[in-house]
Amino acid sequence: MNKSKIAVLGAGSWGTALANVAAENGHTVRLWTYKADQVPEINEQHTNQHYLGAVQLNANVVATADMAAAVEGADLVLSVVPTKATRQVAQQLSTYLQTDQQPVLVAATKGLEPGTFKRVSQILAEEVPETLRAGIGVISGPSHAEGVVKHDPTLVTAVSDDLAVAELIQANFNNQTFRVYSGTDVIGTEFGGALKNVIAIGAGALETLGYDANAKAALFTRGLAEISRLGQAFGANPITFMGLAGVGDLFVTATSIHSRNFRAGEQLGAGKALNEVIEDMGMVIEGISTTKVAYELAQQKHVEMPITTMIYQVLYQGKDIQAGIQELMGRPLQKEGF
Ligand SMILES: NC(=O)c1ccc[n+]([C@@H]2O[C@H](COP(=O)([O-])OP(=O)(O)OC[C@H]3O[C@@H](n4cnc5c(N)ncnc54)[C@H](O)[C@@H]3O)[C@@H](O)[C@H]2O)c1
Ligand SMILES: O=P(O)(O)OC[C@H](O)CO
Repeated sequence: MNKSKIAVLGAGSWGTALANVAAENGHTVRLWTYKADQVPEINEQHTNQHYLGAVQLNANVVATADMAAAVEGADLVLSVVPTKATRQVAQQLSTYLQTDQQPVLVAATKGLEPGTFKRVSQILAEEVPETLRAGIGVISGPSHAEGVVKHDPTLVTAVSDDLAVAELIQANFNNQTFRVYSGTDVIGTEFGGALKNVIAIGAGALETLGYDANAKAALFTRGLAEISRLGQAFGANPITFMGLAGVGDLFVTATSIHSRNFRAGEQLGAGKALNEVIEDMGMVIEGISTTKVAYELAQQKHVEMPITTMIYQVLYQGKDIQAGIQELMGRPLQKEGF
């Protein structure tokens, strides 16, 4: 395929891993960071120690703290900063894009914006010039940065309202160890990616509390039912939750020690205070704010989400986890619904 100019905004774990995939595919890559002190390390040592340890990055990953330089002439711009920073970064991006520039914009962040309840691609659409709105896509699926940079076989999905946009993202990022599917269910893909983080926090807590596979299977299955129900209330295709952005990403996030959400849950299960968990992680734990958004959305849409509600009460109202589990187990009997 033709080689592209790709700008990646956000040089944390995931932005760096995606920049590395793009560089390995022969594209010209600019990795923007708002922390200027990361630039010499990435450009001279070809590492990003804080986020990815000693892994050697492709030498064609070029970091810069200058967003204008990063996005100049870019064919694709990926947004990979935390959800809470996305709006501000998209506003900055809008000031730097040339008026005749028509890059495809890709949301690689998984979360829902506190207060507005917006999905990440919606935030981008609201903040960038109207002419770019038709060219917005999402990349999601089970893909820890740590596995991607060491070339573990990884499958993700690229989606957009316009299949041609999804296919363009697919063609640019696909390679022998990073296989990209395409689709058009943006709502389902973004709800799946955001809400699995909530369930992963619960899975981490179960791990610490010594629960076995029965409890984890129960959490995954009924958690996925909640994710699907809320997504469908916003127009998602339920089949999406059976795919990479649904059960696939739930599985990886709720079972892997690489997951920040799972690790946060483990620490909460051990009795660590939420503010200490956040402080010590040093990386974004999206599920914490997403839990609150999901809880509020469930109330607003009258969607039954007992597990999410319990995790919300643990995180924000000091509920005891064991008491929460007992409450869930004692709920009125019902048919198995999805
Ligand atoms: N880490 C993964 O394996 C992975 C995989 C798939 C998706 N994601 C998603 O990607 C997103 C980013 O995750 P991550 O793991 O790379 O996070 P991270 O904490 O490793 O990195 C976030 C990056 O954003 C930067 N940043 C923070 N606040 C900023 C601001 N106000 N302005 C500009 N930059 C800011 C940080 O400096 C850092 O470079 C999250 O939504 C996460 O769910 C992560
Ligand atoms: O490390 P986490 O918990 O933010 O999860 C990262 C990705 O979403 C896994 O696909």
